[in-house]
This record gives sequence, structure tokens and C-alpha cells, in this order.
Amino acid sequence: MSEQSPFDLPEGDPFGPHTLPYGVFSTAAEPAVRRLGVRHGRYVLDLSALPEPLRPAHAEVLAAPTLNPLLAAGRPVWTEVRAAVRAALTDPAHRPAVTPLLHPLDDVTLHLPFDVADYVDFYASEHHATNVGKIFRPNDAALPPNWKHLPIGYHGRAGTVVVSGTPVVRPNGQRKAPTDAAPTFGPSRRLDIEAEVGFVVGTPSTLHEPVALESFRDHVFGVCLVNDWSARDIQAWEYVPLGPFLGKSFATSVSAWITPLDAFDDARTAPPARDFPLLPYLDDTAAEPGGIDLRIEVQINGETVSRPPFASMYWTAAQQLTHMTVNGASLRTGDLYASGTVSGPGRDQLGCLLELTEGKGPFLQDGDEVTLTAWAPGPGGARIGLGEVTGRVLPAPAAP
Ligand SMILES: O=C(O)/C=C/C(=O)CC(=O)CC(=O)O
Ligand SMILES: [Ca+2]
Ligand SMILES: [Mg+2]
Repeated sequence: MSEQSPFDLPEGDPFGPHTLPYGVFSTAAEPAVRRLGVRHGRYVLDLSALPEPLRPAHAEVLAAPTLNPLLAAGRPVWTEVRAAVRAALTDPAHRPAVTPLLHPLDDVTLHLPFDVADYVDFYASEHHATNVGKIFRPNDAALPPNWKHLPIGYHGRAGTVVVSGTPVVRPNGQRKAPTDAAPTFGPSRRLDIEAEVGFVVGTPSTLHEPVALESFRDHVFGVCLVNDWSARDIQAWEYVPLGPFLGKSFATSVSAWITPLDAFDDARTAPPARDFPLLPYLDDTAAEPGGIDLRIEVQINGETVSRPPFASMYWTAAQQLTHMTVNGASLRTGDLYASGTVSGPGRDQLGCLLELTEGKGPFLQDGDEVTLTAWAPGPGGARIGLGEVTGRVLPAPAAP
């Protein structure tokens, strides 16, 4: 470990006092005890034991083994806790009390930070949807006729959302290429990634009461990185007419850190111009800018293969939240919704191998390790880092 004090971050560290993401960790001394923590540089601040006078009101939500009680507590508590944490880490007067609560990241185990309630995945990148449409449906228009009128999505499998670092086992399944006479069963031969941004719901909503665009910040707590692992051969055969199912439900990886929405105040940006007027519930022309200038990097086995720009997404997270509830469906604490694959217009900005290789592959091999990282501009030139999401591919089990 370096001699440097945990309070003095290296110049440009993306996990400084403007970032402060939340996670859940355990220590080698007490592996069964899960605690809430906030990342500061290469350290984790233990939130379960903040002493007076740093303890915020409602500190009981910080004593839980998951983020869910904090998520449920609502925006005023989120603001108060964030201010207390920032004071603890930046006011030199608190250093003696705070120093024993800082654990080197290398010494802790990070866990799935919240119990995932429902999981929804959208399809909000025009570039991705166009590219994939051409590959999967070469005889149809690349974008379906509804695409620019509503944010398309589907409900995924919450129970297989896993934390960064969890190995991903290649799925077995049915696949049938158009040229095959009959379907066959076995390990996916076209295992892919999807670089996405996830949004974590804190405050629930009431059944039959749609959540308006302006209420986005009241409900959404924070942001994470998501890798929506996708078996393209299983997907291409099974998805008609109900959409993704077993080709995506075997694993969805999320970063161990959930970064509060407040950290992105300086990164807000206008979404691309819309080509059609939107129905009033989705019309954000008079709203605060709904895009986020988040720059993602995709690495495979340590090599950068793409840099997808989140600012290019056609649909915003606020529009997605509104659309998800416009039929009266309610939100629960711990709901996770992902943006959809982030692809920009450039060939080096594509968020999956299907696009990067124009449908031809190569796709992921057993042993490959995929890592997504991202940062956004913060105040005064600071960088706001998102925690990485990484996973290594393990071979498929023997077919049943
Ligand atoms: O166009 C299709 O049939 C399917 C596309 C996807 O696999 C994308 C999906 O999961 C949504 C997204 O990540 O954008
Ligand atoms: Ca996806
Ligand atoms: Mg998935």
C-alpha cells in the first residue's frame, strides 16, 4: 500500500468528493458481516459506524446489509447522508475519527449493493437499434415504426443480476441459424456483451399513479454500469414474437458502486433532436436536460475495443421511467432499469460485439474477461467515475 494518506487523492482521481458512490462490503476479519460503504479513491468508508457528530439523522438506514433502506428513505435523506459523508472525508477536523473507518479497497469484498426488485431493459440507442435491426431483420426497415414514439423495453430477470467480478457461465440453449434444417441444443456460440447504464429506483410509486417526467429525481437514486450478457444465437431463434428471454436471462452484471444522481449535475446534456413530436407525457422539450455526458470504455482482456458515448442516447432515463409507469404500473424500491446498449455513430463507439463485428463475430471465448468503465465531467474539471463492471466467461456446463 502506498504511503499516501487516504484523504489525499491523486490528481484527477475519479472517485473524489464529487463522486462518493455507495456499495456493500465485507472485511476479511468479519466475512459474514455486510456493511454499507462509500468509495473514496482506493478506500471504502464504513458507513455503519459513523461517530457523532458525523452521524446524519436517519443513520439507522446505514446500518443495513443492503442499500435498500437508504434507497427507500427518499431524496431528503439521500441529500443529508451525502453531505455528511462529504464532510467526513473533506473536513480535516474529522480525520482522527474517520481514519479507522477507512478500509483499503484491496482488503474488502464487494457484494451486490441492493436487492434487485424488478429489472427492465430498454433499447434507447438509435445507432444500436438501427445496426441490430439490419443484422437481425435484413428484409425490414432497420427501426420498427414505434421506435421514435416510445422507449421500447422488456422485463428481464431480476434474480440473475450479479455484482461485478462474478464469473459468467456460457449458457446452453436452443439455436437455429436460418440455414440449419432443425434447432440444435448446446453452448452458445455467439456469446456477446452489451454496454449499458443502469438506473436504480429508490422511492416507490403508487399503483395506478403514473410518475411524471419532472418526478424523475424524486424516485431515482443513482446510476451504475451494466453488462447485459447476450447469447445472440439463442436470442435470434427464440425472440419472435415476444422478445428477449433465455438469450439474456442467464446473467446481467452490475457495478459494485451506485453513484448518486447528484454527482452528474455538471454532466447533464440535451438529448439528440427528436424526429417526431412526442406525446405529452414523454415531451421533455421544456424539461431540464435529460441526457448525461457519460463516456464508457469497453475492454476485452485488457484491450480497449470501444468507447460508447451515453450522451448520444435518443431516449432519456426520465422518459423511460415515465413510460414504465404510464399504464399505472408502480415502482418498487430496488427496481433496476437499464438504458439499452449504448452505441454511438462511430465504428469505435459500438456497445456490443454483434455490431463491432457486423454480425460475423468473433464473439466471446471461454476465459475472456470483459470490463466496462465510465466517467462523466464533474465540477471544476473533476471526473466522476462509475465503478467498473467486470466478468470472465466460464465454459458451459455439460448439456442435460
Ligand atoms: O433488435 C432486437 O431484436 C434485439 C436487440 C437487443 O438485443 C437489444 C437489447 O437487449 C436492448 C438493448 O440493449 O438495447
Ligand atoms: Ca440489453
Ligand atoms: Mg442480461
